Amino acid sequence: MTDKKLLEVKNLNLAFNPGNANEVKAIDNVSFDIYEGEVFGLVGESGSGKTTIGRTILKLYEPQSGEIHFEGKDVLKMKSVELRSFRKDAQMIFQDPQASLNGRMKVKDIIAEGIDIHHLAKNKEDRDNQVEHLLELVGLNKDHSSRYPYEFSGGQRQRIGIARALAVRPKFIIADEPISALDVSIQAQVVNLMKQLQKQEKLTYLFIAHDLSMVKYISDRIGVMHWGKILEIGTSDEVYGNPIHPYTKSLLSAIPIPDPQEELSRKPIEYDPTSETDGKKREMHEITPGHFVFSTDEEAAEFARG
Ligand SMILES: Nc1ncnc2c1ncn2[C@@H]1O[C@H](COP(=O)(O)OP(=O)(O)OP(=O)(O)O)[C@@H](O)[C@H]1O
Repeated sequence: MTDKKLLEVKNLNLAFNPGNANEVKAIDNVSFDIYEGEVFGLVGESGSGKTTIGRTILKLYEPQSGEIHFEGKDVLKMKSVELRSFRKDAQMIFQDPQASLNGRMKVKDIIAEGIDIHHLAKNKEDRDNQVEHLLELVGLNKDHSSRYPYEFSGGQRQRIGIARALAVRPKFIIADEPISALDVSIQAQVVNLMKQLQKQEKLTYLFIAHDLSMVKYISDRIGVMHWGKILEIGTSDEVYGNPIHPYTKSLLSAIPIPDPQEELSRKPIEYDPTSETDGKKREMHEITPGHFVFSTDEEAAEFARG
């Protein structure tokens, strides 16, 4: 991880159906940065706004306000050439490899889609070689290239999805719950592969998850989301070892402990969301170096006292 910011998100706001009775504030004044070479984990329960943030960063949704900068460039103002280059540099890996791979295409054509769009192969032979290399990179066999997605297991399909994302040599990958549709037994394999590729290919990740144990393992820093807001940001060790916001504490207390004896004495902490609805002015306060919590001035002083 370097000290160069690859992605900067500032005061981002996005509501679905704005002004209507069914308005949903999916992103509520969210700010965070991701450093080059970093894995930033975004956690929170279903509906907290994680996917919407990912899709907004990739310019698939238009926010009502806020800024997104990638390598210093304003993503929301990008057009034609710049946007094309951004769409190559920033890739997405989806939750459900079954749904995100076109079942009627051969694996080699799925993986090479981006290579074709961005004209990254000199000729057919070069294209085939690149696909073979990518298959090897994700732990699949080059003989797999002429097969169809249905011939693979869930874990293998996700490896194909990873190869497809890597094919255009991106700098940044948004992985949206990449393992939650997989069998528990193979989740760790896919996370290990992603971690290994991140280091080897010098990638930066936004890793979206609700599985807190995996996100801890892969992330350098973590943002905790609830109701469209980021409530806590810190290093993975800090957020897990020293959670400050009551929501984070509650979320962590819900993780089952593998040791049956300890699991018996685990006490889930119930979260009281009043602090999110009392109308008091809150912002991110740095409680200890690099550890930020969404709080009022008074709450921040209280948190700092410990
Ligand atoms: N296209 C849409 N139109 C209207 N509301 C939407 C749309 N997409 C998401 N929402 C709403 O926005 C909120 C945030 O959803 P989002 O999918 O970003 O959450 P999430 O944290 O990624 O959840 P999950 O883990 O279930 O994917 C939810 O209340 C959701 O119902």
